[in-house]
Formats: sequence, C-alpha cells, structure tokens
Amino acid sequence: MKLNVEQRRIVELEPSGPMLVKGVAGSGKTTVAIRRINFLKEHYCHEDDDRILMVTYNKTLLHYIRHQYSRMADEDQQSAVQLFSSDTEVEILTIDSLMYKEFMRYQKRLNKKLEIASLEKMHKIMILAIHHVKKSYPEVKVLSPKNSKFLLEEVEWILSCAMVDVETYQSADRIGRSSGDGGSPQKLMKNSQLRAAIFEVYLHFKELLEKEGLTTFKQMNFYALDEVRRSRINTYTHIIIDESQDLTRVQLMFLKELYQEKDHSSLMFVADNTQSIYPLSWLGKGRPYTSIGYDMSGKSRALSKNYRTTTEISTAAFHLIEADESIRANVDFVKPALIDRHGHPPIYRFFTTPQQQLHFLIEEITMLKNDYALSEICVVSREKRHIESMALGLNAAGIPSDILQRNEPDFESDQVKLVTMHSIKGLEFKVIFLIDLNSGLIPLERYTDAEDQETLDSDERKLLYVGMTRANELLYMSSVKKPSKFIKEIDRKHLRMKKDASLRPFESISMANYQLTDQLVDLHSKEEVIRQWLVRELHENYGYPYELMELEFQVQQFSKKGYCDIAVMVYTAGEARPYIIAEVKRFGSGIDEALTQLKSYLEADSRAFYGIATDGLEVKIIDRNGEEVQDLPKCRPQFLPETKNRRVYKNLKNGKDYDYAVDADSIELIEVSEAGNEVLLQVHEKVAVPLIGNVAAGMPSLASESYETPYYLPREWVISPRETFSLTVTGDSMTGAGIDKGDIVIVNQQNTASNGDIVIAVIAEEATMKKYMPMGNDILLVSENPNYEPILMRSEDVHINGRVIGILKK
Ligand SMILES: Nc1ncnc2c1ncn2[C@@H]1O[C@H](COP(=O)(O)OP(=O)(O)OP(=O)(O)O)[C@@H](O)[C@H]1O
Repeated sequence: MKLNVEQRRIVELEPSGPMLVKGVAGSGKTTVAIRRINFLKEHYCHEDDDRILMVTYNKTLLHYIRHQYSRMADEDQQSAVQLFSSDTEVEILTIDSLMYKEFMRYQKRLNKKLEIASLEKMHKIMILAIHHVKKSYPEVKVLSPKNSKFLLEEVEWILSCAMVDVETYQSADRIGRSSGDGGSPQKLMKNSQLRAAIFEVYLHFKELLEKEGLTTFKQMNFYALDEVRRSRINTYTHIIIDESQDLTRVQLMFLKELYQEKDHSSLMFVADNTQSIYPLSWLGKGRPYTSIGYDMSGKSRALSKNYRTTTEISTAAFHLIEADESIRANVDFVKPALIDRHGHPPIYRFFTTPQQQLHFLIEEITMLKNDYALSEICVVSREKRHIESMALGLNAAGIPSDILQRNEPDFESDQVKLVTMHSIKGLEFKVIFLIDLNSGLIPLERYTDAEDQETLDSDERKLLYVGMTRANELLYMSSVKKPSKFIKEIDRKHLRMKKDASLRPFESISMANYQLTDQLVDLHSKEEVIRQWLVRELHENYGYPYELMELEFQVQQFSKKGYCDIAVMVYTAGEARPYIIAEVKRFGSGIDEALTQLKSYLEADSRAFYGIATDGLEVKIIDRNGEEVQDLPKCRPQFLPETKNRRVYKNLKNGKDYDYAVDADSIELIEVSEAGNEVLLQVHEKVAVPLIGNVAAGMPSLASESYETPYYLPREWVISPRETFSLTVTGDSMTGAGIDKGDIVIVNQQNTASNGDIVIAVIAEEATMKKYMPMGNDILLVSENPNYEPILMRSEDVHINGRVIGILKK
C-alpha cells in the first residue's frame, strides 16, 4: 500500500519528544503507527538500550494488527515478520498487559496476593464505607446506600485519575458528572463538603478492600503506576500509543514513566477524540495535553482522509456526530475529507421481534455469501448477550459464526464474526451488521439528571459512530421494537431500506403533509401513514410526479372490482396506463396478504409492469410475472404526458430539417434541434411570426388585424422579421414539395421571385401557392402534384405576394 504524502511525512518525522497524530476513523492512523516503528528502528535506535514500544488498547486490536500485517504484500509483510518476531528492540503490547506486569511486580515486592473483587462484593464494601463515613458527614445526603453505584463510579474515577490527595479531587474539573444518580441531584461542586466526604469514602473503601485481600482493576492500575515510578526498569526510547484518547489518566501517567527521554527519542500519541467511548478516558474528553505535562503546540499532525469506508457510509456516520456540539467543539476534532469511493448507502431495518431480525440476517448473509467470504462479515452489538443469541441463531440456521474472543481471535476462519461495539474499535470488515440499535440500549439510559445523561449520550453516539465506520463496503443497521434515538438523528436520505433499492426506510409523515388528500376517504386509517410514506418515496426518490399517482385505483378482475392502494400512471402514445401498483398494510402487520393481492391485480390488469407490497417494515417488489425484482424503475421523461407541441420545420433557406417544439403553456418557450439530433440548438433571438390566415383565404396581408397566435422562430430562419408571416395550407397542390394540408408555411413578403421559388401568388384576388417559373413575358405557376396542371399566366396578371421560406409540418 502506498502511503499518501501526509502519512509518509508522519512516518518519517524526525523524533523530537512528544507528538500527536490525530485523524478521522479509517484515515490510516494505525497503519502509520506501524510503519513508524520500522522507520524508528532503522534510523533512531542506534544505542544499546534503545527500545520501541507500541501500545494498543486491547488484545483484539493487537491480534488484528498482526492479522492485517500477515495479509500484506511483500515489503509490508517483511516488516511484519520483523515486528512480530521475538525482537528485543520492539514490543507491541496492550496497556493492560503492561500494567498487569508491574502490578505483579508490586505484589511480589510487598509479598501481597490481591484478588479482583466481584461487582457484588464491591457494592457490599461500598455500603460499609458509606456507613462509616456518614458518621463524620451526617449532613451529606449522597452518603446513602441507594447511591452506592454512583459512589462506586466516583471512586473509580478518582482512581483512574491517580488522585492521591483530597485537594486534587476538590479542585478537579469533573467532566460528565454534574450530579448523582437515582434522583439525587447533587452537583459535585468544587471545594465542597460533598467532595470531601466522597474522598473519605474512597480512602475507606480502598482500606476495606485491602483488608479482605481484594482489589479492583482501577486500583490495580494505580498500584502499577506506583511500582513503575519506583523501579523504572523497563523503559523505551520510542513509545507509540494507539487509541490514546481512550486511556485513563493513570494509564497515561504510567506510559509517561516508561518513556526514556533522549535527544533522539519520541512519544507519539495517536488519537481520534470522535472515537472516545469510555467515560473514564482522560484526553478523549477534550482535556489538553498540558494536563499530562506535554505541550503539543506545533507538534500535532492531522489525517483527514477516510480510506476505509465508502463516501456513503462516511457521510451517514459523520451526520450522526456532526449534530453533537460537544464532539464538534472538541479541540482535537478533525473534519473528515471524503475520498472518491462510492458504494451502497447504509441499509436500515426495523423489526418488532428479535426473530425477525435474525431471519433478516440469515437471508442477507445467505445472499452475501455469493460475493463475500463469511470471514469478511461481522455482526456487532452493544451488548454481549445480543451477539451470543445471534451467534446461536446463525449457527442453528447453518451459518457458521464465531464470537471474537479477546484472547487469540481467529480472523481468518470461514465463519461470520460477532463482536461487541466496544471491542470492534480499530478493526474493519467488508460487511458490518450493527444489530439491536434499540431504544434504552444505545444510548444506555443510566441517569435521571439530563446533563449527566447528555454526556453519556455523547459517548454512546461516538460508540455508534465507531461501529458504523468499521465497514469497508456494506453497512447494515437494525433495531428491534423501539429504535435508538440515534437512528432519527441520521438523515433518512443517507439510508436505504433494502439492498440495491433506492427506497429509504419508513418514516412517519404528519397528517398536515399528506398528499393527494382529495382522493382520500379516511385520513386516520392505520394504513394511510404507510401509503403516504410510499407516495412520498415514489415522488422524492423515484421521481414520479404526484399528478401521475392515483389512490384506490380500480382493477377489474373478471366480474369483481378490486382497488389497489396506489397506481403510478405513465403515458404511452398519449394515453395514461398504470405502470406501478402498490399494496400497503398496517405498520408491521406483514405483507403476505398484500403480495397475494398485488399478484392478482397484476394478472388482472396486464398493463401494469411492477408491484410493490409493504407494511413499512418489510418490502417486496415484483414484476408482472410475480417474480421478485431488486428495485422499481425511476421515472423517465417519456413517461410523462406531452407538454410540448412538436413539429418538423423544413427550412427552405438552407435545405435542412429541424425538430421544433413549443411549450403548450408558453408559446415563447421553443426548443430547436437538427432533425433526429437531441442536442438542442441555442436560440439567441426569436421572431414572432404572425399566422394571418390560410393560403386560400384571399389576398394575404400583414395589414390584417385578425392575427392568430404567432409562432416564435429563431431569427436566422427568417429574412426580414417585420415582413414575415405564415399561412395554414388548405390544399394539396404542393404535396410533391413536401407541403401538405394543415402545414404552416412561413412566407417572406416580397414582390419578386426567382425561378423555382415557391411563392404565394395572387391571381384575380385569389391567393395560391405554386412554384414560380418565369418564361419570357409569361409566368408558369406549377403545382407539385400530378393531378394539377401548370398555369401559364401573363406576368402582369400575377401578383407575387411573398416567397415561402420554410414549412412547419403538421
Ligand atoms: N494511503 C492509503 N491508501 C490506501 N488505503 C489506506 C491508506 N492508508 C490507510 N489505508 C487503509 O485504510 C484502512 C484504515 O486504516 P487504519 O486502520 O490504519 O486507520 P485508523 O485511522 O487507525 O482507523 P480507526 O481509527 O478507525 O481504527 C485500512 O484498511 C488501511 O489499509
């Protein structure tokens, strides 16, 4: 893979201490980080104790990086082999494994053996701590067992920020925690009794845990930090921290301790705050790097091109976070630049039961198997229990599937992969199914306090964004029962209801916006909202004008009359006929009956070509033979009733034929092209040519007052605009010259003519159209029709009134 200029520059930057690489999802941050390792190894690892560390967030990501590298070609593979071989200079490790090692060392040094406390045990100990501290702070209402969850979270936060004294806690900005849970709206004011009491709870909680030989993950990290500060034995000249936005303050401080500053050393933070999905993360919440002791001014680089997903998927995903002010306002926010890689817009489906969702996945995956290996398909859910039941369902349906475990996940196996949203961070698959995007589940509804919930919502929105941006080619999203409110935040125009069809997902339309209401009997019927959605889709998405739609269209079935819900009419040979017919059913009530009806209507009215049946949840499109088809055709200009009067114009001035069209509503709107050529000619100047009667109506005269509607012609078609008129042809004497009854001839008023001109000649006050042939003192007026004899006249008896310069054919 060839890096772009910006990526290469980052890889080859001369090391100069701390630096930040920020970028949008899929912009190649991890790719750059890995290439950077090889660059540093080759150029900036010349001292004996020089070592490189790349830190990943979790094991899945670590294994995924290995997997990605093993699939790369030649040069990249070479470097991968080097990287993952037992190389003492380079280590790629997860933050947890690094810290765990130090924790073990801590235990060994102090001869301790602490175990991780279960959640239940933590709650029990927390309640004891609350009772204990309550004695000293009787007036602090939050100190109540019902707030144990809230206090536990607060203790975790204190630990993850490595706060060793109460003063630090009293003065800390507490992002995302404005008040208590469970209806105890206590603001965590700085320098308050409340904070003092909570810190006491923390100290006592820790003490009680230790007494029982227990610890927590957060506490363990704290011990690890202590230990590394004490020993500083394993240090690195270069550290690259992938997904650094997710790390807690303790984790960041820990890595800082591992960093060995030299004049050629580097500490690279790789981050995307838009993907910060953990409530305890430090930098991801928008805190400046100065809060961990680094000044990044002039030391950050941004990558904005998303290489992973298609423009359609990126656009929908970005739409979701764009509306979140707290995300946009983040100092390290990078606006994505789209690359020109197009694909299918995300498909969104809504289901009323988990079985329906499972059934949908089975059907889609069975179809996708033709184009994708099963290992390229991944099902993602917020909760583990949902992927577990989905895995069971898929396996039972004969679709091999495998939950990606944190330890040694097998990316290659020919099985559909399943993983939680948190664990898919950093990974990518060709096809992603984001399932169970349900209300209450994403965002989790945890707080009664609006401000707290809003902060959580922001994290959860980012979580969905992470999930959406994992897809290389195809993204499916689905909800069961009540959809997540985030689905509403994505503009429907970015979503589709079905693969390879333009139809967008169902959306309720308010009655005030109903169309074709004059054709409606019952505005309130349950089917109406579905019909209105489909009517709007047919109009907005497929381009059919409302005027072409008929509701309750009558279909004659032998002796019976049926009424289909919508008929889209099209015009052929000037006549309207049904082209698409639709049957709609109440929301979620199934479409089997609608399909049967539709098929019988299509059989009965052989004029219709397509049928669509939907209940807003399911949709099927069939052709007149009842066979399923992918999509409905879009409206084409030829389907519409003709709004133009079209004629051929024979221009006798240059011998060319033109197509001439005049708008039925506005005679000045003309379109001209060379005959048979669709490219319209530019008409710079138009001339209004009056129609002053018919050829046989006597002496034609421009002085006549009773003009009929004029014809507008291009200026260059006439000779003298003020002396041009037109006449309707009444007879058939000039058919041989291509002038027939009903045509309109354009005449230049003149008294002379040349041999062969077609003229309007007036003989004894009667006008006639003939070919002019002078013969000495006489004139031969010739008809172009063998049925009529030529007329020989003395020139003084013939008055030439004008010369025909063009014919507008009927
Ligand atoms: N210059 C490039 N040309 C083509 N493909 C690229 C380029 N850079 C990166 N990619 C591809 O884009 C995808 C995303 O890259 P990578 O995982 O490194 O991005 P990331 O920024 O770490 O993403 P995320 O933060 O979403 O995990 C990968 O498939 C990678 O191979």
